Formats: sequence, C-alpha cells, structure tokens
Amino acid sequence: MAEPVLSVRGLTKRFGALVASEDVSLDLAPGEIHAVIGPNGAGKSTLIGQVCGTIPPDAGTVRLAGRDVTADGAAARARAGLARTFQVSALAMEQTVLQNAVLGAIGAAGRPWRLWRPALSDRDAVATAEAALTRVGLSDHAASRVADLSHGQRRQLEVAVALTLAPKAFVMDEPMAGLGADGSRGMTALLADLKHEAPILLVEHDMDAVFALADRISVLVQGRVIATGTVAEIRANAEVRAAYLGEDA
Ligand SMILES: Nc1ncnc2c1ncn2[C@@H]1O[C@H](COP(=O)(O)OP(=O)(O)OP(=O)(O)O)[C@@H](O)[C@H]1O
Repeated sequence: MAEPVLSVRGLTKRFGALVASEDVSLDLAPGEIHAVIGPNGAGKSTLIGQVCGTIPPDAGTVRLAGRDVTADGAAARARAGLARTFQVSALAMEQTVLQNAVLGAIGAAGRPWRLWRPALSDRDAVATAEAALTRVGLSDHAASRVADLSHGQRRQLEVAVALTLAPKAFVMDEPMAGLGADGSRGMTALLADLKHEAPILLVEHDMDAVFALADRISVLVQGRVIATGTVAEIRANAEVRAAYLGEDA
C-alpha cells in the first residue's frame, strides 16, 4: 500500500477507570475514505480528538504525512494540513458564507487578521475561498448570512472551510448528521469526489452513506478496533454483526 497520509499507532486514552481508546491503530491511505463506525460511546469522538490534537493521548502516536505530530496542538495540526469538520457547526452564524470561507483561508495561510473588511481585501484568501465555495456548490450563496442557510448548506460550508486549508487529510465528524435524503445524497457525492484531493477519515452513523463511500471501515467497540476491512468484509464479519450491525446489515 502507498505510504499512509495519516497513521495512528497504539492510541490509548483513559478517563478514570474507563478506557475510551485501547491501543487503537489505523491508517489513512492516499485517495481513500476510511470510515470509523461503532455504537454510541464506543470512543469515536475520543479518537477524533486525539487525531486532531484536542485530546492528549495517554499513549500512542499520530503521524501526518510522515511526521510525528503527537505533541502538536490542534492549530498546528490544522496548519500542517489536517482539516477537521465538526459534528456541531463551528461557523460564524452572523457573517456571510464568503467571510467564513475567507477566514478559513487566511488562517490556513497563517496570516494574522483583525477586522472583517481587511480580511475580504486579502485577494489570495478570497480567491481560495471562492474556489472552495464553487467546489462544494455554494458559490451562489457567497453573500448569504450563514444564519440564513439550510442545515445542509451549512454542512457544505464546513467542508468548504476545511478545503481552504489545502488539506493533506480530512477528518469528518458525522457530515451526514441532520441531512435529509437529498442532502445525504449530495454530501455523499461531494465526499466521493473530495477523497481524490485528500483522503477522508470519516466518523459517521449513517450506514447507507458509509457503505456507499468507504474504501475501508474500522469498527470500534468499547474503545477497541474489533475489525478493519472493506465494506464486504465488515458486512460479513460475525463479530461486527453481533456487536453492532445486527443481522439485517
Ligand atoms: N471527558 C470525558 N470524561 C470522562 N469520560 C468521557 C469523556 N469523554 C468521553 N468519555 C467517555 O468515553 C467513552 C467514549 O466516548 P466517545 O464520546 O468518544 O464515544 P462515541 O463513540 O463518540 O459516542 P457517540 O457515538 O455517542 O458520539 C464514553 O463512555 C464516554 O462517556
């Protein structure tokens, strides 16, 4: 396999007596979507936090593009090309779509900013932001306030902000959450396209989306990876069916 873009080895995190991550290892290869699934409380958010630098692991390492980033915080990992989208929106609701995307682009370039107006006069950042909005299908809404967008459009904007980082890898936390059938279809098509730009570590409860998108799936149960494999392998895995998917999967 090609050198992984993201490589997690032996991540372990305890909260008191509870082991939320137990020796978790997984790779994200170029061009792939690697989905992480598991029941509520399995440790998916804890894993994402450790990958993105918001939760310090008790043990284990995270490497991004061959570099050990375990000691780096979330901002440094983002600047290094790890683009995260959030389960709960982190957008500035009173600002416009373009302003949100431009701020992402300015942050990615490491340029300081103080006011909105100077931000929008940063031509490189505006160009980067506009390209990202076009990519996710939001260019017609550039001047809209985020507060006026639909839930699905906000999720698209989250992806656009992540794109302005020119990421090496995406980490997406439930991008389908709250989307209707049409929204899920649109987001599924977008992610299938985006993975060629940068591979995606995808935490997602929507199994239709996971089965449609994932090149590989890792199943977390009680903090442990109990299986990693293709969609067909995971569907056929008896332990996974018993622990999570149920007999009708
Ligand atoms: N800061 C914390 N302090 C104590 N326990 C925690 C903390 N964060 C998470 N946990 C516990 O760790 C376990 C894993 O939680 P986590 O949120 O990572 O699971 P999850 O798979 O993301 O769940 P969900 O699908 O419901 O979002 C749970 O038992 C949770 O209660």
